[in-house]
Amino acid sequence: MLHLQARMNLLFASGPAPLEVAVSLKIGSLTGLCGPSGSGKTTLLRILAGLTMPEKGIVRVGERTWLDTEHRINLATQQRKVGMVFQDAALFPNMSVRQNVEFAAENRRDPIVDELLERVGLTNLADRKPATLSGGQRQRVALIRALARRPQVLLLDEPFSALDRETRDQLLIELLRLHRQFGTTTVLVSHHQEEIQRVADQFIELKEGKASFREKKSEPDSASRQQVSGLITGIDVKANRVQVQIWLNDATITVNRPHKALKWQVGDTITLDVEPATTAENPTGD
Ligand SMILES: Nc1ncnc2c1ncn2[C@@H]1O[C@H](COP(=O)(O)OP(=O)(O)OP(=O)(O)O)[C@@H](O)[C@H]1O
Repeated sequence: MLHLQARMNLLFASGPAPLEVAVSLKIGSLTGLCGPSGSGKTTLLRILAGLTMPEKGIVRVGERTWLDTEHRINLATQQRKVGMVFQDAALFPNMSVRQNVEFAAENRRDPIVDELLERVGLTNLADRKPATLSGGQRQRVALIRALARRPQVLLLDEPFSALDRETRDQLLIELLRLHRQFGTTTVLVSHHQEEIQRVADQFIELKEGKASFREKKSEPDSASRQQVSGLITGIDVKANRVQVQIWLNDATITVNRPHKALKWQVGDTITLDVEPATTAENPTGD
């Protein structure tokens, strides 16, 4: 488990009040961190990363203690196995995409660099400078740069909020895949509640420094029809098939009979009614 306890006096818009949090997150889980602006979300990530020191606190990841104020333990950020991504990708502008990722890796020849570039489809852009990339491509670089350190904990502070809806959807799917492949314990701050609802296992909700924790609502009864959201990743007009990447479990399904949906395009988000023991039925675009 990742245990986090913190107490720190903050100056909220409404006046001074303590940030008080005590949560335990499963290793390998993805936690959505939500709450209104100024409720303490960034401060909490900074405490986990070792960038802000609480008055009292414990951060324990598995067997390792990163912070224990009572016992005067406080590992520096570089000693914590943590990767961070912010809203602004903050890439080194004078370095290429590859160099940005190499810089974070243990050494330039680390095979993880090529692997990560490949996984997010950036191999062809590896020699480009950040200024020549789109916003979504820059955030992909920031994400794989954070993973190049092989972090145990991945902290994401509204990493996709400046992007358009379609790009956000795609990047959330890529994030979910990378989070699972690398087995990171991930905390994702987002203002887009319905989006993190799709990918998070659990939620921390902050309001003026007070944290409440809730598990994801259980899935609808598997014996009944349920709605799933997905992203169209491929359309084969000749074969009459549409490939849809499903949010909930990162699966890809094939929808036959797409004749009702010729207006669909790759990148569209759709909602499907799915029944047990069938692949997909009654597609309804949204
Ligand atoms: N070191 C500090 N000492 C005292 N108050 C602080 C400190 N750092 C931040 N604050 C205050 O704590 C409150 C929470 O800030 P924080 O940036 O954590 O909120 P947030 O939820 O991330 O906000 P946003 O969604 O707007 O980014 C703010 O009112 C901020 O001014």
